[in-house]
Amino acid sequence: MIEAKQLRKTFNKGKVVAVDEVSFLAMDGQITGLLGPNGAGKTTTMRMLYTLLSPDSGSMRIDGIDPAAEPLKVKRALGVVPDSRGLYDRLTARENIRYYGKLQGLDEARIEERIEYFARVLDMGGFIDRKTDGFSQGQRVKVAIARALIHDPRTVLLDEPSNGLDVMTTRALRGFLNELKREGRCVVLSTHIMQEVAALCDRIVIIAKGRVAAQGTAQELIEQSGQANLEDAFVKLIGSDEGLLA
Ligand SMILES: Nc1ncnc2c1ncn2[C@@H]1O[C@H](COP(=O)(O)OP(=O)(O)OP(=O)(O)O)[C@@H](O)[C@H]1O
Repeated sequence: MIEAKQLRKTFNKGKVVAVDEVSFLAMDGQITGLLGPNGAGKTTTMRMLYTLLSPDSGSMRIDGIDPAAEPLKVKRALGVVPDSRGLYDRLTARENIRYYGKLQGLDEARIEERIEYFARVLDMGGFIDRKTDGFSQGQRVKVAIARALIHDPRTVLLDEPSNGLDVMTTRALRGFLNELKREGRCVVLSTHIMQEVAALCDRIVIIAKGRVAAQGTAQELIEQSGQANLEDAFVKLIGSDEGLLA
């Protein structure tokens, strides 16, 4: 479970307020979506959760652990698929994943077992032993996911996971995220695509201009906004449709 309380992050000596008093809960066994237009503060929020950035103020707990106090413990509890997929291009997909397994302290037998698992469920058999230089977006995302989840973390953060993916790969990714949910994991993803949250997310946290504009289930958001459907609810709640429509 993730608890974020009044997180705030500014840049450029306080001139850019990227995240302003953001609070939300993301539960185990659910997919929570951070939805907002470009520049809303989603990536900055995610980066604070996975300890790449420290908040100016506010607090968070991941399975009760404070990342500021115990960053290494949090890193072990989390699987992170960041916005830049950053693979080592001179290594094969398998070697990229194996390297992360070693960083997580897994033994070789366990690493190979996990790689075989991901090659099967993410359909990577055709390219697992190819160098990642020249990989398509979809292939890169699959390697990034396998790498992030090699140590079987309970909480999974994905920043814009379906960016650049075609329809078939997006569908496969959704199936995989639903499987993580069924296993009882806490899955949090950020996106600016409302169809994505409508199809996948149990709870939606709408972020606009660094603040939480609304949060709840799709049905609750529709009721809060007094609109007839989710799309109109989003537009009403953030006060604009700029950057939101895919
Ligand atoms: N390192 C930084 N230095 C200065 N400004 C930053 C930095 N990182 C983020 N920002 C600013 O903070 C705001 C929020 O950015 P962020 O990347 O969190 O948004 P986002 O919701 O993830 O957007 P997108 O959908 O475009 O990725 C933006 O105005 C951005 O320019």
